[in-house]
Amino acid sequence: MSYSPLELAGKHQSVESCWESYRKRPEFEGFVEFVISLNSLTEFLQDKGLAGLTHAGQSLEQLALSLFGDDSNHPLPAEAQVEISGLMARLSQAMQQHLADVKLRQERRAVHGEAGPVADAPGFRSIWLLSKQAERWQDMLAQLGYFGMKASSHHYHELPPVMDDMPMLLLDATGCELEEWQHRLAALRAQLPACRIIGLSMRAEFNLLQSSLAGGCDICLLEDTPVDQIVARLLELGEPVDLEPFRILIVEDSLTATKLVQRALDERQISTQAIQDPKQVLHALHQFNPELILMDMHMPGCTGVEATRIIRQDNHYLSIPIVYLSGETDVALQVEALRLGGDLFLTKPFNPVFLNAIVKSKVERYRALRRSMYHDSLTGLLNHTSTKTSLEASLSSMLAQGQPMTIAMIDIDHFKRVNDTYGHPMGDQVIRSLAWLLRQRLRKTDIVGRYGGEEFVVGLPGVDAAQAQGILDRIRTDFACIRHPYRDQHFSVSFSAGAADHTISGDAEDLINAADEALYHAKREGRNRIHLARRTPNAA
Ligand SMILES: Nc1nc2c(ncn2[C@@H]2O[C@H](COP(=O)(O)OP(=O)(O)OP(=O)(O)O)[C@@H](O)[C@H]2O)c(=O)[nH]1
Repeated sequence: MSYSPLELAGKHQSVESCWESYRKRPEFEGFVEFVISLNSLTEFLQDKGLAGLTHAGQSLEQLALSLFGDDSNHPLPAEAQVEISGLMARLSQAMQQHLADVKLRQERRAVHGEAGPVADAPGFRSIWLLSKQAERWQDMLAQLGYFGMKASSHHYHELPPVMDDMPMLLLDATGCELEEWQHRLAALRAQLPACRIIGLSMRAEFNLLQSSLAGGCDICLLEDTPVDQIVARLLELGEPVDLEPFRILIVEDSLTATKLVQRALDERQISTQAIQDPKQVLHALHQFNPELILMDMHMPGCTGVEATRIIRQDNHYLSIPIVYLSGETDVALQVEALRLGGDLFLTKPFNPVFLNAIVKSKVERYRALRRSMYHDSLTGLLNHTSTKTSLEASLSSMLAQGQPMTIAMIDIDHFKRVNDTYGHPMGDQVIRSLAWLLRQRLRKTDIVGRYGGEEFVVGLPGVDAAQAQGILDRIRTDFACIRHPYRDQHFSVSFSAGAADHTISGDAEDLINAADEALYHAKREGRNRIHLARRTPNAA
């Protein structure tokens, strides 16, 4: 996950100038601009995982929204303006410090020959543990290392300079009195305003948790959380955020109303398409594949409710969220509209920040629903069917470009024994850990799917069998080193894999079968190894 510091500085600058403009001409219209720019900055900070800055932006946004009102509430009273200016100053200070840190890191990288215009936001490859009892966490740090994290332990007063990635900080509360803990948290928040801070080993005491969350802790993990659950949580936090822009279809006959909606959504870089004629809606759905529809109520030739009913006749569009955005205030009509297929009714004039929040939550839920259709629930990897579809598409694209491609089948060794000895839930945890490892180690463009039980399929576009062997072998070695905790002991597990590349066949199904055959050889040869499928001498 990366972003341009210039883009961040630009968004912050826009908030500052909107506020300055409002102070000079304190009218409602100007306040709306200020809130929209602030919302855009806050969402950007959140998307990029810049935790401390997000807190500062959100406090300011909450205050601004509580004062939003309408024409009659502006100019805001002097004390409200002073309060906003105070939070603006706090945000500016944190922002300046963060941008200075980014600049310093870029200079350091330039010295090391890695100069680039892009700053790394926390992809959480680096984890710093700050603990009075670091030796207690060695096992956890080692496990994180196997999953590709650079996990290290440091003293509070001797933090190293931030080099490549913005680290995630793990703050161990063991042996800290409340006052000392709050002091340390505040100092770290000030020193590293953008980092995510996770409290470790925290007592389940209301005051401690309340002051920690208010003081800048992003997540508090309680003292009885098992190490494997901590590791799982940290790996989840390190998952890349889905940054695909939302696609919204606007069905609205008035060009002015369309422009107002687009202006509110454009600030969030939401991709919109507008149609004036509701009769074009099926065509637009097919072409644009939106993730939410904003529907006007009264349009010539067809009402929004009629258009919605027509959309819902097609099974493909049964779950797409449809939000009415209309001046209609008749509650009976609103209820009717919801009964006939709509999800929500917003009345005009709308608050742009509220509209953004609705769009965001509805689209995220829609995406989660769609993810569950294509992904395996235990591991989050592609499921059997979508793995096959993705492999077929990737292989034909690689062959068309004259590029190699390898497909590998991976199977955990003696997995029945794991279930029988440690129980099914522990078996599930082992499956999950292999899924995480594969995702951490392979590229975004690689295909990783759970094919069944303890069997995985991997597609490596642009990679031939010999290269794939090297890649898979490194993953195999690390997987075998992971110590899975069970009660007060640990156990290890290995996997075997078979791989076949495009020279065997240009058909994905054939390659999967060849890889499966090679996997069978790997098992027969003693397991914990990679076997490559060979071309039969008389094959064309
Ligand atoms: N915990 C858990 N176990 C599963 C899941 N799916 C399948 N299994 C179990 O995985 C085991 C697979 O065992 P086998 O195919 O006999 O082979 P194996 O023990 O892995 O031995 P080799 O593959 O020959 O090394 C079976 O006991 C299944 O019940 C799952 O989702 N979770």
